[in-house]
Amino acid sequence: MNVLTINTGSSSIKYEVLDAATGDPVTRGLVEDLMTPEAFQAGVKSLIAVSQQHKVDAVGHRVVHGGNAYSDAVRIDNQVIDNIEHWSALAPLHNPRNLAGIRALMSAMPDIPHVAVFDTAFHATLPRRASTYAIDQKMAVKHKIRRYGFHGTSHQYVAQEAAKFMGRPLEELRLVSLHLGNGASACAIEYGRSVDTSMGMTPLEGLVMGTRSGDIDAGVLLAMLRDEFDNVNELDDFLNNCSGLRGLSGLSHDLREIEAAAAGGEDSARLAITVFSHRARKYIGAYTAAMGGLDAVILTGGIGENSATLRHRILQRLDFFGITLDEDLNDSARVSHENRVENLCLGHCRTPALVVKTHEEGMIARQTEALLRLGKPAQFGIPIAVSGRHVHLDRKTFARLFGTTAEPTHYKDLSQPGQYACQEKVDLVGPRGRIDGVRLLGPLRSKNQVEVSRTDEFLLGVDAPVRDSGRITGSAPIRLEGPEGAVSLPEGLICARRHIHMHTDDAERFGVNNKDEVEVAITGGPRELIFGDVLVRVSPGYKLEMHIDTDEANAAELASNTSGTIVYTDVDSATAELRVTKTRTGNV
Ligand SMILES: Nc1ncnc2c1ncn2[C@@H]1O[C@H](COP(=O)(O)OP(=O)(O)O)[C@@H](O)[C@H]1O
Ligand SMILES: CC(=O)OP(=O)(O)O
Ligand SMILES: [Mg+2]
Repeated sequence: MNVLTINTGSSSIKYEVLDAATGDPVTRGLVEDLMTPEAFQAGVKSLIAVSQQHKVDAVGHRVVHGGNAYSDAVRIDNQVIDNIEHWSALAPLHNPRNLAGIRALMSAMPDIPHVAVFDTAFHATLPRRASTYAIDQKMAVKHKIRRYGFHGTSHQYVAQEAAKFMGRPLEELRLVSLHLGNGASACAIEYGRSVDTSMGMTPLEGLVMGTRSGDIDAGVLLAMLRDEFDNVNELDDFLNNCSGLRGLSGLSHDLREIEAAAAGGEDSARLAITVFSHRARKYIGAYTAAMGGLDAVILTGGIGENSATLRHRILQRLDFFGITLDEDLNDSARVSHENRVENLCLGHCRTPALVVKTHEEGMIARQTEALLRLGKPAQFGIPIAVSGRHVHLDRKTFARLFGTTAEPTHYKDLSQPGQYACQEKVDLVGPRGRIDGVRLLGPLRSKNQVEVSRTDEFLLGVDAPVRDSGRITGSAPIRLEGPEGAVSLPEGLICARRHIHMHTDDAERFGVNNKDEVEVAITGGPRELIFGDVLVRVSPGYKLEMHIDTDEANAAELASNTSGTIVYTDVDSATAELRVTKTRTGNV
């Protein structure tokens, strides 16, 4: 499949046609210096011309702000377009251009699929301490004010390349990645996950950029609104278009011109360079402290990849972090599509500083192809289903509890295909107490199985083992009472082991097998938690879903459910992510 990818940044359009199966480029190009609307329109036109010269099966579009609507790649339809538009005010240099590109290419190529890949997706794993601003949280919720983070596709790609270069698993590394282009951001990547990043609710926060201020005292904005500007649009233009390298130098947003002016003795150009580098250095220190260590620093983006002067200013005198910059290696480093990584430190250096040529286009093509092939995004969270206490019965026991002519009555479908909750309920009676009104799940099975939580066991006065569904030999006894009779089961009471139902396609995407044990991290919610010992159950008849009981859900503050029915909760504020870190039990 040939995928055309379009990466519209704030100063350029980078495009490629790639064979997604091999990753080989068919063609690639760069349209630079697109700061004016006219130049941008001309850029889009030239892109359409390129697309007509090659066989293109799908288009992958970079979209900068996905807000909280999308944390994964998505096929573009009218609703997606509306959402991208909705977030445009928060990414004014990007989303409107991303949309213009989408509209132009969709009308030029209406018969092939178009996919959006969001800069925000990789940062969906930010812990709350990093994503939360210190303001009234009611206000934060009302206005969706939080750190979203951007350049995620680039940070993720360069982290993967750095790990490959170092010959170490990404899951063992603490990395600081500096994407220094016309937009610039830092990212703390701890064991493969983004745990902090310098861009915030918008791509305006953090490092000094071509035309954006980055970090600034919010009090300055208040003062300027009071004393200088008549309305918020003027302030918006000032911070997004007239600040950063352009504002500092008074010359240009383009580092090449600033470096030339600084070499010619221009003081404002020198100031722009020192403020830029000082800010970037500070973030290396901050993120090293936040992660409690550092295994490598990565520089990427137009500036990181090309400017030895800025790299020197950012990385010099960091020996106390184990980074000893080798000036010759720094001066001679050249990265390209053929030679993607260069080490700026000598081999024995404890913490390498790596220049990595970013490849957002390749990542976008991969995610586009995966979405279209598998029908779902390549990276995604796992929906969590919270199971309340319930019973499964065999036909004989059902007849004794509900009468010989009774049949289970359908109440509502459950999410696993073919499974349903019934109208019928039974009472559980233990040596210490009883729990009334526990729902029957259908269809009837060959064995009785009663699933309760640890809290329920205390109530009943029983000690049930944690078991996989179906393994009831030697489990605890329990008495069941129904409207037509009672049955004392000698065994069948279990505390269900947490597990994930996966369709075979999901297992392929996650790289796991039936009966593997994995960890699932629940992040982004009010009580983050990692569940270990999670059993993977794979079948073509399953739908992706993790099942936990009410005690476990409460521990992670997911949903409160004590009603005795099954409640299925799609985690929204929290995101569940699979971490395949446990020893595999193998496919037995
Ligand atoms: N050889 C070079 N030396 C110094 N800076 C460079 C060089 N090549 C590109 N740059 C800088 O890289 C920046 C653009 O980065 P890039 O990642 O292409 O931007 P975008 O954010 O539009 O994707 C500009 O500031 C440009 O001056
Ligand atoms: C998010 C952002 O600033 O992107 P770019 O650097 O491509 O302008
Ligand atoms: Mg860019």
